[in-house]
Order: sequence, then structure tokens, then C-alpha cells
Amino acid sequence: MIDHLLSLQKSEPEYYTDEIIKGLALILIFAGTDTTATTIEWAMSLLLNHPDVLKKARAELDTHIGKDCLMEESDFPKLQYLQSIISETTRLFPATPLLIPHISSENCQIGGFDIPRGTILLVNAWAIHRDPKSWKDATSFKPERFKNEESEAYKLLPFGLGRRACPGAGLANRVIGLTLGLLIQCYEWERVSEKEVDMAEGKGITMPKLEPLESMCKARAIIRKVL
Ligand code: HEM
Repeated sequence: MIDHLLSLQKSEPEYYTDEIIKGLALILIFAGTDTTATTIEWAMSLLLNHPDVLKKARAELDTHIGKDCLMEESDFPKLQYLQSIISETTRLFPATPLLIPHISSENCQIGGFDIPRGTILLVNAWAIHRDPKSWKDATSFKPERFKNEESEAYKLLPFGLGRRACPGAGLANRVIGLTLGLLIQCYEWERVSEKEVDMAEGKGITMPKLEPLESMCKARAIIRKVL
């Protein structure tokens, strides 16, 4: 990307200044790292509290990828349950729960409220994702609800919607899917004690866990085969 921007700098130096290029690189790092890492941590925490789901995800990987090679991006279409786990994690714990503030460009009405032009608007994705009017058993972790993607996935908005939606959604899904899939494929995971992992939320632009996740893992046989 930087290579491309530097070549644009040659043809349009007044727009593609070093500062603009630095800004673009920084926003991608800033918007893309913490959000992705936080989502993986929430997903692992949910899996540790739901060993049945973890077992089902591992079985899916063992069935469709096998025990001799590591999953790759091209395997995603075969791993529907893994995708459902990611969707259900971003439903319950959207990394940016209030998305990013927007300003109304015209006078408008939202949900019966008159909104003057220039008003700062926040979308509470966290509350929308847990609204019992939209979701059955709204606060429970049930990846199965996304089995028929068409019926439920359209109600999710962890990446925002429309023209200003997250341009990194595709990359994030691939990085989360690959990381989570490989963690499940390569290790047996367990909680550090009988006690469930604390799912309390901390504060921040991205929503961290209040207590960082601690867990135990044991390498599976596949590690010896592939490394
Ligand atoms: C789980 C991971 C991620 C989540 C939950 C997430 C979520 C979001 C949300 C909610 C927005 C604002 C959308 C709105 O206001 O309507 C946004 C914007 C943005 N995201 Fe992401 N994001 C993630 C990963 C990434 C990655 C990997 C990148 C790039 C490498 C990225 C780059 C951006 C950028 C540049 C914007 C600003 C877009 C604009 O203002 O037009 N994000 N993201």
C-alpha cells in the first residue's frame, strides 16, 4: 500500500504528502490491531466458558481440514461453525460498541426523534445486538443461531453499515478466523480453575475485557507433524 501511495505522490505531490501517507498508515494500524486482538480474546473467553462449543469447533476442523495440516484462508467456506462463533462473538462483544461518532448532514428523523443537521450521533451496537425484540435468548452465547446465515446475520453491525462502514471488515474476519481456527486446531484449551472466565467489560474506545484472559493450553499432536 505504501508503495502505491508513494507512486501516487509522484503524480499528485500536493495531495499525497508524507504526512497524508503517514496518517493513512497510522489509521490502519490504530483501527485494525486492537479491535482484532480484543475480538479474539473475547472469542477465546467465550469458548473456555462453553467447552461444548469449543469441542464442536475442533471437530469441524478435524473433519474438514484433518489432523495433518494447518487450516488456511481458502478453507473458510468449509468452516461454517467457526464463522458462526466469530459472528456470535461480535454480536455479544462488538469491539467498538458505539461504532464511531457520526454527524447528521441534514435535518432528519431517527426512531421518531427530530435530529437537526450537525448533531453528533452514536449508534449503540452493543444494545442493538442484545435487544430481546430482535434476538431470541439475546444474552446467551449460541453460535448455532447463525447456522442459516441469511436469517440472522443481517441484524449484526459490529463493523457499522453503509458508506462509512469499516473498510477492514474483510481483513478482520480473515485474521480472526485464521488465528482462532489455528489456536483451536493446534492446542487443547482449559480454564485456569473451575471458575468461569469473568466476562465483565472494561472501558475504552474499543471494549476490552476488565480482567485480561488467562488460560492453560497443551499442544496437540498436529504441532509435531507440521513444525
Ligand atoms: C474486529 C475488528 C474490527 C472492528 C470490530 C471494526 C469496527 C469498525 C467500526 C464500527 C467502524 C466505524 C463504522 C461506522 O462508524 O459506521 C470502523 C471504521 C474503520 N475501520 Fe474498522 N474494525 C475492525 C478492524 C479493522 C481493520 C483490520 C482495519 C484496517 C486494517 C480497519 C480500518 C478501519 C478504518 C480505516 C475505519 C474508518 C472508515 C471511515 O471512516 O470511512 N478496521 N471499524
